[in-house]
Amino acid sequence: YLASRTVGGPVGRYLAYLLPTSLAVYLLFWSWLWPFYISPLRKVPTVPGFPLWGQFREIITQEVGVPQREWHKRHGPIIRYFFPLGNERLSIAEDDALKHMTLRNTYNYPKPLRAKLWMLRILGEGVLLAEGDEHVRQRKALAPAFSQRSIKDLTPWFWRKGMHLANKWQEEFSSGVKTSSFEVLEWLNRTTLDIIGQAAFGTDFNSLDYPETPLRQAYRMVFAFDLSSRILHGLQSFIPATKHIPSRMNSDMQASRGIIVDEANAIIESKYDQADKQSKDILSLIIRDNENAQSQADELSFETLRDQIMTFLGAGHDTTATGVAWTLHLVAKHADVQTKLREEIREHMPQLFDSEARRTVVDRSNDFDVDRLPYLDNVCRESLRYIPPIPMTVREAKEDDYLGGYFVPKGTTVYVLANAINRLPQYWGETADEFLPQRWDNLPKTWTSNAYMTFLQGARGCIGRKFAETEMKVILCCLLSAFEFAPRTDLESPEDLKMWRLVLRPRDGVTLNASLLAGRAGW
Ligand code: HEM
Repeated sequence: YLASRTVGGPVGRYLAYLLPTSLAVYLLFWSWLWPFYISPLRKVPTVPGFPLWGQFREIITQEVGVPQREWHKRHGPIIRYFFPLGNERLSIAEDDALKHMTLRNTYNYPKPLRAKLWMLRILGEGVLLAEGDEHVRQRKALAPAFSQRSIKDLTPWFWRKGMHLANKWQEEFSSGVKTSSFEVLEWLNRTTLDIIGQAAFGTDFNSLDYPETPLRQAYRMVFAFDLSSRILHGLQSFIPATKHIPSRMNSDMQASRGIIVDEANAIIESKYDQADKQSKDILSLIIRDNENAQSQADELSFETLRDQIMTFLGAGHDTTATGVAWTLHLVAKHADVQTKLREEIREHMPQLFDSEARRTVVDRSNDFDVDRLPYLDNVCRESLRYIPPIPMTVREAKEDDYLGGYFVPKGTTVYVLANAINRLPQYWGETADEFLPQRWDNLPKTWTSNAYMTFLQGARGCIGRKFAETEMKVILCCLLSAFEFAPRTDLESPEDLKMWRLVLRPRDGVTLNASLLAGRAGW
């Protein structure tokens, strides 16, 4: 109609037929012919639906990974589904295919550019976003700093900051108050920010004492959840130019990046100038390694070091804080687990429960080994399985390949969804959807290490895994030896308010009632 009115004459009439016909052919091709008769992926078990709009509505309206969890149960461990206009997506949960992606052919599956662009601004181009040979080189240079030995040396910082948090909460009870309510996630974010500052860079951000410190403000802005931020973030994955739209979210991101970059620059400059070469923090180790590098190719440049700091700041504090917050929520909900865990802590570290001895714990932290507490290990692993802080990762095939016997052409978008895989009955049995720490003592025969994707696996798996596991355990020991936690039954459960922005966190945080353990009031 428009064509015939605006152009007029026979050309207009011709266009009036041509345009709708082309549109109909285009839609028919992408929503029916291509996906069902031509696509090389057509043999992959496919979620029923119409590819023109695909399963997009389920994906954006439900918790990340949950629709795919249900589809895997119904259609098998490798599935195809659609984003609008017939855009194909694969989700992989099959053991051998996961091994192939994470171990045998890792570098054929880089992160897609659209996923990287968002992260680059805040996380820098460090080891998380490097690909191929550059990734191999960076990972090799960083590995010694994350060894068991190095983490042991850093553990006193975990105790120091964990105890500081417990003491700050303790202050709330000074005037005879028996029970206090805490939004624990924000407190934990500050604790883990301070830990990464000290353990990784030898720098005290001191956000526990100064909540408004600019660095913490920067991360608060980055992870804002208001509707317009969420829409703009979503848009930027597909249309990067939207980052220039004048909006509060874009200016907040710009300001946050400025603060994070300035902080990272200041840290490196002070470290390079420092005469003390004995520091055991991660950055000092890397700088010393750099100075001893055999060749220039093995050295990390100033820019790479700065981006590495941005990566560790971003990847290394929010994730662990969210993991501890979910664990506190789960033990508050399962009082039997909380009691059993506290008793184990008491048995191995009675000093934590004694007012006098507790004061000296930080100085004697080498005497404590949290890895000797098997139930604590079970609780942490189960919590991280049940609610993985990083619920998914996305990749794009660089070259043609095969996954689980299916041909996967170059350019295919492939998801590994921890929040789906971690709860599949094919690996975990019928209790996959229950929080059961004891399952780790008796895993079913169907279990494989790839059934636990919380830290991913292989060469791209989390380099900070041991760091995070130890940090979580120490913080839990500090808190559970001082407080008893109970859910706030007057508030909506945080599990019903999960939101995803890189990390799967509760929209309103985790608010819990905390009571001082009997006999604690005299501290
Ligand atoms: C509970 C806490 C944590 C969880 C659940 C977690 C999870 C993950 C996951 C799933 C990945 C892979 C992401 C991807 O490739 O898409 C990853 C990578 C990474 N994580 Fe963690 N992480 C945690 C804590 C930490 C900590 C404390 C640090 C640093 C001190 C850290 C540093 C990194 C780095 C540098 C990478 C990139 C590794 C690479 O690509 O070679 N993470 N993490």
